[in-house]
Amino acid sequence: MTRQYDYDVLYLGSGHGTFDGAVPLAQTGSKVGVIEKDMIGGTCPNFGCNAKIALDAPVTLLRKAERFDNVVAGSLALNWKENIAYKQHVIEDLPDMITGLIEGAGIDIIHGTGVFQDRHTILVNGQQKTAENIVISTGLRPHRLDIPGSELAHDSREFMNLENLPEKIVVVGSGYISMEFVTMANAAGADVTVLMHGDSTLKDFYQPYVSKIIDDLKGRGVKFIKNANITSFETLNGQTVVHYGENKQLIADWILDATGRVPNVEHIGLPEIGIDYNDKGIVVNEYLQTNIDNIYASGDVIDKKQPKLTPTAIFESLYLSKQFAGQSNEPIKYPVIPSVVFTSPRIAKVGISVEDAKKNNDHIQQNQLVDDWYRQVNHERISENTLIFDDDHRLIGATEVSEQADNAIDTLLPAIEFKFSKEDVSRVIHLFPSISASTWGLL
Ligand SMILES: Cc1cc2nc3c(=O)[nH]c(=O)nc-3n(C[C@H](O)[C@H](O)[C@H](O)COP(=O)(O)OP(=O)(O)OC[C@H]3O[C@@H](n4cnc5c(N)ncnc54)[C@H](O)[C@@H]3O)c2cc1C
Ligand SMILES: NC(=O)c1ccc[n+]([C@@H]2O[C@H](COP(=O)([O-])OP(=O)(O)OC[C@H]3O[C@@H](n4cnc5c(N)ncnc54)[C@H](O)[C@@H]3O)[C@@H](O)[C@H]2O)c1
Repeated sequence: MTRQYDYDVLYLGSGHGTFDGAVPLAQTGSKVGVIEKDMIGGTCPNFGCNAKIALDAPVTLLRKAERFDNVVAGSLALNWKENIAYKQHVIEDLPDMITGLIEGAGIDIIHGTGVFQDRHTILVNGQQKTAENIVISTGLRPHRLDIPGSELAHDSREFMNLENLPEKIVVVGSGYISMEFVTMANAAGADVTVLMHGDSTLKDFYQPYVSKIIDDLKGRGVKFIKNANITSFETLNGQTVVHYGENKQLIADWILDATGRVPNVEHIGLPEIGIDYNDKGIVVNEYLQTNIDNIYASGDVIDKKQPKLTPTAIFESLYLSKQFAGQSNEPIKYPVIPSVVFTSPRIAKVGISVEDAKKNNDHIQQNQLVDDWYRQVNHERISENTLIFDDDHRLIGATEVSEQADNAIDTLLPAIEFKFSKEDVSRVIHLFPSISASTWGLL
């Protein structure tokens, strides 16, 4: 039988919202195509998670050595240039590796910018590519301030490719990217000023714990200016000047615009073919289907309440692959999704927030961990968590600020997702000593 279309499924974008699902789908015999205008693998491997965590590793080491200053002799310093070079070494094979995975499954990669022509057709490089089903997986891009001189500011991708660390860095915004990059730049010796939109940082995280991170950064010389109201950037006598507030100004060698990320929904023909979208992304139903029933969306580009993170994108692309392969016709059911900000100490959370727990009269257990013997092994100076339980003592939420908050929260996920009872909890044996054993012991 001849196919009516070039592909059974055609994906627009090649990030985690695409390839984690496209590969197993192609392995079931479906004819799959992927269109990508930039680097294969998208944001996470090339200029997101993998790149960032490679740069963070020596920062963690520096901070650990600092905490052991009476035990580990000599002072350490971070070599920025070498760190950037090593990060590049760690990630540079990832696009080829992902290309190998994709092509190895028999998928066509089409390099170019795709634009919808109709519900079954995408125009790329002047050629029409047709498919029975199409998945929009175009991700997010950095938001840019709409002020005079905005072109003088840079984004996170440029930051991670800076060969030399600028002396004076101004960071606009105080969300995930801002706080992670401020931590790195400060540890490497830059003079960093954060210009905040309002008066809170990391506003979706438990504020008493966020304050501990901010106070620590302030102690290390980072300056935070609340309600900065930036009006313009300009170049004056070879320097960049940031104008803010009522006639105030700052001199910067480099500006990071970390004011959020916006969905790639423009210039891909969505209004022309009538797909619903808004400034948060593409509107989908519980099958990740748009209002045009053979067109779906996956990953960060979806307008959703779940966190726009790599594991969410992977979960969605795998979900769609099962739908297309006829292995499931269930609506998507998201598991609990944790989030972490890779500052030092880190802050991480999952499930019900402390604020909601207070409103719901859930059981709140606050643990000061600085005196815990296992945390003392690492000389942790800021180490605290809050666990939230329902009336049957099943864990429903957790948040932690500590050097190991990411691993501690990760350890707790099965207890929340599978609603472990006290008895189930006692059936799990962790390695000892370990962060898992230490954290599980709190349940
Ligand atoms: C600095 C930074 C750090 C991050 N750190 C973490 C972290 O630690 N942990 C975590 O879980 N998440 C992190 N994230 C978020 C994570 O990177 C994203 O959630 C994830 O990459 C989303 O995958 P995606 O496939 O939806 O989008 P993307 O990976 O952005 O892929 C979309 C792709 O579509 C392509 N595209 C767009 N339009 C077109 C078009 N018209 N034609 C062809 N191709 C097109 C783009 O070029 C891109 O490659 C970070 C993000 C950033 C920016
Ligand atoms: N560790 C991680 O998992 C991780 C790390 C980095 C990024 N990410 C992902 O990337 C997304 C984007 O991160 P982000 O830091 O760009 O966004 P964000 O939404 O976390 O932070 C944006 C910041 O910019 C501020 N802002 C907005 N408009 C402004 C304006 N006009 N002037 C000044 N400030 C303004 C906001 O108040 C906020 O502080 C995150 O939501 C997350 O999904 C995840």
